[in-house]
Amino acid sequence: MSIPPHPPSVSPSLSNGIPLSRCSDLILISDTPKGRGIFASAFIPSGRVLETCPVLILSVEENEQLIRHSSLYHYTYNWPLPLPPTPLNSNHDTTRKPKATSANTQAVILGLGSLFNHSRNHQNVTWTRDLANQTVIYRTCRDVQAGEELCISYGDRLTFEDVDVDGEGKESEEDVLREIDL
Ligand SMILES: C[S@@+](CC[C@H](N)C(=O)[O-])C[C@H]1O[C@@H](n2cnc3c(N)ncnc32)[C@H](O)[C@@H]1O
Repeated sequence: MSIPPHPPSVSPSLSNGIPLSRCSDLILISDTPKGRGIFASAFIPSGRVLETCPVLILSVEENEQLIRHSSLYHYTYNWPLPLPPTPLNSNHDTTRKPKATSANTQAVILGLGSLFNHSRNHQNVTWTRDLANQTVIYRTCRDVQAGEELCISYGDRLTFEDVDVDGEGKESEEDVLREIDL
């Protein structure tokens, strides 16, 4: 049997791949007052990408009928519903961003994105949705020292008692659809 002189050719689909990134200076701490949390194991400068997270977009129906009644409910973000196929937007052009509409569904954030806890006053991480690539990108919004927890802001409508603010601003879980939205 002859050995091929070159490795197998690379799949052409790789050129359409979505670059992923994870900062290596992150550690998971399991027993914080907020449950598990992500902390900096070294100094991380402002603007550093912490992770690019693929998302799992839920249908409105499965969110209402299933996810809303499960633990996953606490790990979802608002996500704009994609436009229904029309002659104008059904050409599968992935470079075109779906337009945000007033209708939202929820998306489960995969990877570390789901593990950033909330801090109202000490937020050091911001995030942006990439609708076309169906990812969320997390970045530091200020310099972070080794040992600091990395936190985003979930906004004002929380479904849990914020351990940082002694219950200030807490609303009933039944009254509020959980909304992580800036
Ligand atoms: C997206 S998860 C974050 C990861 C979570 N700590 C874990 O162990 O999986 C959101 C949950 O974390 C907890 N949490 C996040 N921020 C908090 C805070 N400031 N105070 C109290 N609990 C918080 C709440 O239980 C909330 O429902």
